[in-house]
Formats: sequence, structure tokens, C-alpha cells
Amino acid sequence: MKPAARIQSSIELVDEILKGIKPADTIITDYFKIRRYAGSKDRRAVNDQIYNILRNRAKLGWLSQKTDLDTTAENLVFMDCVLNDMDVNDLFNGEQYAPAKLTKEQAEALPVLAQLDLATAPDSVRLEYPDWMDDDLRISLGDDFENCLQALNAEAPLDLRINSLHPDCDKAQDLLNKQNIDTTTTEFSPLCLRSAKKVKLGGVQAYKDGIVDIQDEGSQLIALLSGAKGCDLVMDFCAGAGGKTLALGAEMGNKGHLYALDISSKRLYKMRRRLERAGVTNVVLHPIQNETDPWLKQFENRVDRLLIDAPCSGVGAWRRSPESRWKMTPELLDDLEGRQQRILQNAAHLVKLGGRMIYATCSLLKRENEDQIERFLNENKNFKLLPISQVWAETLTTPCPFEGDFMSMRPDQHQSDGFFCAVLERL
Ligand SMILES: C[S@@+](CC[C@H](N)C(=O)[O-])C[C@H]1O[C@@H](n2cnc3c(N)ncnc32)[C@H](O)[C@@H]1O
Repeated sequence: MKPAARIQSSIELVDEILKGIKPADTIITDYFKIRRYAGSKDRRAVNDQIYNILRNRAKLGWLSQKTDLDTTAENLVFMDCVLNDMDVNDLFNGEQYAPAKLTKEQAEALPVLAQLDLATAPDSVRLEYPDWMDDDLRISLGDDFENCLQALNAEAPLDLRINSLHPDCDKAQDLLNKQNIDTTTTEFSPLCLRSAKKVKLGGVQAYKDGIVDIQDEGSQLIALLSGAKGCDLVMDFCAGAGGKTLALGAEMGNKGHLYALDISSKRLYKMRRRLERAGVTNVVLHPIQNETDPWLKQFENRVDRLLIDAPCSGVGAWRRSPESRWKMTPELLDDLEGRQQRILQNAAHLVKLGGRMIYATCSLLKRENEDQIERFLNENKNFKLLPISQVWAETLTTPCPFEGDFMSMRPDQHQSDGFFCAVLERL
């Protein structure tokens, strides 16, 4: 593809992504599936530009206000090209497969764009977060506010979890290496291999054979801290498509019973193929209506480990889906907070005496994390919070980086996505 044709592809894709119907990566994959003429370099160039635009949405919005350009796909791509010193007069040339010639407004914007200094933009623009989250983010991130938000807007590495159930698990890194996938081990999860480069895993044998699966290091740690090893009855209450269920099943060595529940049967049943590939056989998939589903009654006071990987704002995963930050609203966040409270409150009775409830989110907001635990403990004197260093020492061999009660993984400090975890024991 000629450079101008790549720009035209970016415009078409951004236009589709702005509709907000499907996730960006799905839209990009589908787009290139039917455009076989695009080579891997073309795809990479377009992909990089799209993600650059998604990571700089607030900045491009601010520039569009200053230049009186509407935030259409054409204008966003145009401004991205200008910011990256591309020759827009050459690229926007109106030829076949290329973008239309520069409009009068775009041409007039060029000298204005050259003068604008993004460093003078408000924090929410510079650091790419919704303005309404300003107080919550400052309260939650404290002195790390700037560093953490910058890290949340950077490209994420690919984290893989070694499947300890597989007989070749010790060879995982070598097997990946043989397919030219360089990985490093990480500091906290003994099962994590990290690749700095994006890799399409579909054709990778170690992935197809279930020796590794995709899982961020922070998410791996939550499964390990759950301490499911040796337990008879473990429940993954918000199992989704099974990221943590797979890891819990491996920890249990396929012994005992692992119930994976979710209100979305569609998401839950997506797990089947992953379970098969990983050779996890002790899982029962069960969709529930909600946290008060009568089916749950049979498990009252019986569960050894109850993992609540609660629905949340996903702030900690912003670097993986940069566009998600603009989909959250104050109303949605209030609603999520209510749901988190209800799930904690209604599922807690399932835990047996001496059993543990593990509450986790991929959020960094205090109101979804520490505040939820504080509220729950105030209302439920039959639970106590275990210091995370104690739980870590029981379940992991790596040094615990946390001194307080909670695990709080952050991209700026631990190079993982943002994850929170608290472990409570039933008294
Ligand atoms: C953070 S996601 C789970 C991710 C998953 N555990 C993983 O590791 O891949 C939260 C899940 O909670 C589910 N959920 C929301 N409300 C729920 C409820 N009341 N009871 C059970 N699951 C619920 C959502 O459908 C969603 O799949």
C-alpha cells in the first residue's frame, strides 16, 4: 500500500471505531481480513496510527477546539499526521485510494497547530482521562497521579501465564523462543513470561498446545493469592471468559470442584475452548441470574475460596483498551459501585468458617477498592482482613512488594496492568 492509502485506511477505521459499537481491535482485525492485499508492514503502520489516535483522543479533541475543526475521523487522522511531522499536503492528495485533498479548514488549521503547545493543556487533556474523574483519580493515586496516568496511556507488553498443568510447562520459554518470541520472566508471578513485542498467538504452537495463555501478571497474582491449591470447593463468582478460572484450575491441579459463575452465559461459555486447550477438567460452568440466584443456596457456608473479580470501571486496564476510558460515565461508575457492594454482601454467606473471600478489581479507584472493603468489614464482623504480605508469603515464593493490607499493582510501579486485591477470612 502507498503511504496515502494507509492514511485512508486509518480514516475508515477511525470512523468505524468512533461509532463505539465494537472494540477497536475487533474492527481492525475484521477490516484487514477482507483486504488481503495489505502486507504486514501496512497493517502495523495503520494499527500504530489508530492506537496513537486512541491514546491521544483528549489531546486531539483539545486541538480541534483550538482550530475549529470538527472531531471527524478525517480531522483526527489529519491532526495525528501533523503532530507526527508527516507531509499532509502530499498524503491528502485526492488520488485513488488516498484521502481527499485538504479542506480549506484543514489548510487554515496548519499554522495554528504549529503554534499550539500541548504542555499548556489542562491535566485531563495532557494525561488523557475524563475530566469528571479528576477528583477520584487524584484521591486514589496521590503522589503517583502523573506517573501512573502516563503509564496507563503507554503501550502494554504481552503477558503470558505458563500453564503448570502441562507436562512441557518447564520448556515454555524455550518453545516460544524457537518461534522467535523473546520473553523475559517477571518479578512477581513465577508463572509469567513477558514479550515486549505484540505477537499474534494464533499460529504459536506453545499457545495452541495450551502450554501458555494470555494473562496479565497482576491477574495471575490474584489467582495465586486466592490460595486455591489443595482446596475442595472454589468458586469464581464473576468468571467472565475465564482468565482467572483457568489459573485457579491449574493451581488446584484439576482436583476438587471449581465453579465458574457469571451473569453472562455468552461470556462464560466462551471459556469452554480455553479450558479444553489448557487441559483444565475440574470446572463447572454455571450462569446465574444475579448474586441472589436461589441456586446458590446449596453452597451456603461451604466454599473454601470465593473469588469475586468484580465488574468495575477498568481504569487499571486503560493501556490495553485506550478507548474504554471515554465510555465510562459518572452514572455507570455509581452503578458499578452499587453492584460491587451487592455482590460482596450477597455472596459472602457462601464462604465456610475459616474460608476466604478474595475481592479483586482491575480498577485503581479507591471507591471501588479500599472503600468497598472498609464498608463490607464495617457491616460484617464475621470477616477479617488478612494482611497481603501474610497471604503472599503463604501462596508465592517471590518477595511481596506491598506493606499494607492490599495488593495494588500499578503500571508505573510494577509494569503490570492496574489490579487491586484484598483477602478476607471468614470467622
Ligand atoms: C472483571 S469481569 C471478570 C473477568 C474474569 N474474571 C477474568 O479473569 O477474565 C467481571 C464479570 O462480572 C460479571 N458480573 C457482573 N455482575 C455480576 C453478578 N451480579 N454476578 C456474577 N457476575 C457478574 C460480568 O458479566 C463480567 O463477566
